[in-house]
Amino acid sequence: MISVIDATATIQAHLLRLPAETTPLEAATGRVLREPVTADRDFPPFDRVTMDGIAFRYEAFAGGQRTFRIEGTQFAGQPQQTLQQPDACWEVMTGAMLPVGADTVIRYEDIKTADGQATILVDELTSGQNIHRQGVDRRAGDVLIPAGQVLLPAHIAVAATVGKATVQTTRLPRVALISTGDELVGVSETPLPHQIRQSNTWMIRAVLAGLGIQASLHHIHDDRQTLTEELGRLLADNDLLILSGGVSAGKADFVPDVLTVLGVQRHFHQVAQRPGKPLWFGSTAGDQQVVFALPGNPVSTTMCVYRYIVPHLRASVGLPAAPALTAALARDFTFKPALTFFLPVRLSVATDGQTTAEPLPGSGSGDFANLMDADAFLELPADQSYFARGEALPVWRF
Ligand SMILES: Nc1nc2c(c(=O)[nH]1)N[C@H]1C(S)=C(S)[C@@H](COP(=O)(O)OP(=O)(O)OC[C@H]3O[C@@H](n4cnc5c(N)ncnc54)[C@H](O)[C@@H]3O)O[C@H]1N2
Ligand code: MOO
Ligand SMILES: [Mg+2]
Repeated sequence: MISVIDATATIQAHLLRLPAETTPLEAATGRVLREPVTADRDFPPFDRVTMDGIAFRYEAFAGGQRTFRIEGTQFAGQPQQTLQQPDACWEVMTGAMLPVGADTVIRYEDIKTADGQATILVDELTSGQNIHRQGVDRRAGDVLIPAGQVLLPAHIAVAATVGKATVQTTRLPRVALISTGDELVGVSETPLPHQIRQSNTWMIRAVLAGLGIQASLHHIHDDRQTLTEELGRLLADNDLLILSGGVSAGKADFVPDVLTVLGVQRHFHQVAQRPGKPLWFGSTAGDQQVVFALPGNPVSTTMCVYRYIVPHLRASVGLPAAPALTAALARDFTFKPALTFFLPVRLSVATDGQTTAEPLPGSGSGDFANLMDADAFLELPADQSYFARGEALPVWRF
């Protein structure tokens, strides 16, 4: 049996090997970029007018001129026009190119126009005002988005503006979620008295959906032969298998043996934690496939998913680790066994800004209804039994 800290390190040493793939821009939000995106042109690509009004030479204004003949109108989307006479002006629209020869823009609110002429009504203006100069934001050839960046909406806009209809991103893992157990029936079925509906794989699917990962759902009966065949098939088609159930000491708990027979190397079985002690973790040669076999009790499954699988997936796809958070216990708590204890809690933020955690112990690792009242769990270290009110402890949010 290994510690939670060693289990974490072992898991992080066996990340998934995910290649880059071509991703349409519309599917790239939240994905991790695997190529640098560079500027094909300056940002902005031309001296861009930022106010609807007129463009003229500042020098004319500085010399006392207030009324300018209008030579024409430069709209956005039109090729660049040229100021013909040094004492004239062009009407210009936001987003248009600044006409050649003009260097200053004044908005309509500060002029009046009549008989083909514009008269400036203000006494002060700044040379070059209301122009977004070519290249002030970024230069052609600059790396705009480095490889490794998680693509947020602002990055999507920049990729679009440089003409990247597709980008190279880390491929998302192919994940199979597998419940095992003869007592389990599907969500649409009516269980007999000795049966229950599968719920674990639904929970895991919901967690992975939050990471943008779609997983397939499977169920296998407690039969060594069937397990071997089905798991063999699923291993061939997936990067990650997440099993629930069948990993403890029972006479139908075949999962660890079957995985070993299938060539999945066990990295550990059993972690000094509650719940979730029978957790099993392994991978095939070169980590081509990684397998988590989670204890079937639903609270164990949930804690193991948040504590181990989500960080493993984030690191595998290149997402930054979630920030390490702590919360202060709202009241004293005792847990004696020499195991790390994952305690469901409800968080609240006090007026002083501190996060406090109200323990919701529930009735054990089968009580998944209790988790509906919780929004996180605290990690109580194995080498301590008594935890005082106010003590800050690591917290994992659901
Ligand atoms: N002699 C021992 N017995 C047990 C030990 C032990 O160390 N020695 N460990 C206990 C602990 S801790 C846990 S956790 C469970 C783990 O059991 P398994 O992983 O073998 O899971 P199962 O036996 O298949 O099922 C346990 C429990 O969970 C329910 N379950 C399973 N899958 C699902 C699912 N997809 N959705 C909803 N519920 C599920 C299942 O019906 C059982 O009630 O072992 C203890 N025993
Ligand atoms: O880990 Mo078991 O989950 O303690 O019931
Ligand atoms: Mg069992």
